[in-house]
Amino acid sequence: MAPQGSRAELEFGGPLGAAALLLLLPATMFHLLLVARSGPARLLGPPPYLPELEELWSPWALLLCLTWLGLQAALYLLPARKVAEGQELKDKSRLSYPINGFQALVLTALLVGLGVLAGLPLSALPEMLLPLAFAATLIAFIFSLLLYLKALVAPASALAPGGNSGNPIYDFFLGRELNPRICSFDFKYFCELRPGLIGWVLINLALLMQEAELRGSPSLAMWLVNGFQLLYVGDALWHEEAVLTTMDIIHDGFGFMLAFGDLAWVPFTYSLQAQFLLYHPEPLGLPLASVICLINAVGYYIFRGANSQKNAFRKNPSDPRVADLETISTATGRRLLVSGWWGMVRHPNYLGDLIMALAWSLPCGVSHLLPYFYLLYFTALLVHREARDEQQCLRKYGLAWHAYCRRVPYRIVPYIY
Ligand SMILES: NC(=O)C1=CN([C@@H]2O[C@H](COP(=O)(O)OP(=O)(O)OC[C@H]3O[C@@H](n4cnc5c(N)ncnc54)[C@H](OP(=O)(O)O)[C@@H]3O)[C@@H](O)[C@H]2O)C=CC1
Ligand SMILES: CC(C)CCC[C@@H](C)[C@H]1CC=C2C3=C(CC[C@@]21C)[C@@]1(C)CC[C@H](O)C[C@@H]1CC3
Repeated sequence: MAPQGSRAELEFGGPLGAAALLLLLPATMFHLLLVARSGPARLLGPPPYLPELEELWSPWALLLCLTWLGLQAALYLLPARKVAEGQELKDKSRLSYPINGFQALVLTALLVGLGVLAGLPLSALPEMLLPLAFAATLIAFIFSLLLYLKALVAPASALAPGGNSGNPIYDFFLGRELNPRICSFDFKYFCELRPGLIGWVLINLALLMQEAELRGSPSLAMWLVNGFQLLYVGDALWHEEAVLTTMDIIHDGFGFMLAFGDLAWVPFTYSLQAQFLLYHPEPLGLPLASVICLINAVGYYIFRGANSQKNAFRKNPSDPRVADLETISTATGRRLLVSGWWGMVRHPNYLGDLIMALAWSLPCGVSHLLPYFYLLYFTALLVHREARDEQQCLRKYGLAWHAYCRRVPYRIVPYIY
């Protein structure tokens, strides 16, 4: 079969960039895990030591990861309060997706709560982070390989616009098939929102419990980090349907980048602040804690306001919440908002997300750069994502997109960028 989209522009630095990222992403994750538990906690220094294979490999960790995936898959298959339709595909069909992510979060919390009451040693989890991250990375590699093989027999109409260059490393990294499924089980949609995001808050909780065991009670800084990130994950699952319009679902294939990102990178690096706090307690007074809460609230207000405004508008432009907003027409028949949040900058939701990222790091103090890794990485990710989205919008909307850019000149931060 001729590779689809072989003339499409290569992203992420082409095959060389993809090969480098294949090694760099897992290496960075292990570096962060090792540095977070070391005394100096120096983000930019060498790792404190190179772990032996025995410290990384544990069949129990692999079993635990597989059990976790099995549990989340079972919760995904439970009856959903709603079944949503995805965007129209190349062959004009639409796929169905269960909307039961929040239900999965609540049921997981209940099961974990019962488990803890019955003696499940959740606070032992932080000691297992290295072998768990290793097992998750292994699963992501094998899973991506299976997805790559599955795409070899998929019809051309099922392939993603990128990720089909013909170069095996590049295609393995980006992912060839757009919506790999077995029957109605959608692997990309499942991975994007369930095991990694819920795993992230579970790891945070285990770190909080271990801190309580070590120091008598969890610190205020640990409470804040847990609370803010639980709000973020709860919000994502509550508004699960919105993920169906993201470029990950509509445009990107499912390959190593998303499989590793969803299954390993999110739970083990997004929990970095809580990991840091366990090994580097940070005293935090109420006045500073209140300021940090305010920063998170402002970030969340912008993030949620912007996302909800766009979602409401895309669902029904005459919705009374958005009907008064100014718009411009495009040749596709879809309109673009040019007032409200989307008239302030072209990605107000990214701005809110970045403000929240700052609030998640501040409880860890300012003596180390390590807890700010998420903010730095996330800024790079969103700047790159914004550029990718811009290219896609330019292709979709042409002249109308230029008009929008003239009307709203700043991308993420008003008057700065
Ligand atoms: N924590 C994390 O690691 C990550 C978090 N995120 C968050 O996920 C959320 C979703 O992000 P993402 O998928 O990147 O992108 P967006 O939700 O910003 O969606 C971009 C799309 O919105 C539509 N759009 C753009 N401008 C307008 C306008 N003026 N009026 C109406 N529609 C417009 C276009 O699609 P169309 O016109 O086709 O509708 C465009 O392609 C964000 O809040 C982001 O911060 C994202 C990545 C990683
Ligand atoms: C490993 C690489 C560096 C890149 C990995 C990227 C992924 C971690 C992210 C790609 C898009 C994501 C989205 C979210 C989480 C991170 C990933 C999977 C959200 C689910 C986070 C919560 C938001 O409310 C919605 C996001 C959609 C995109």
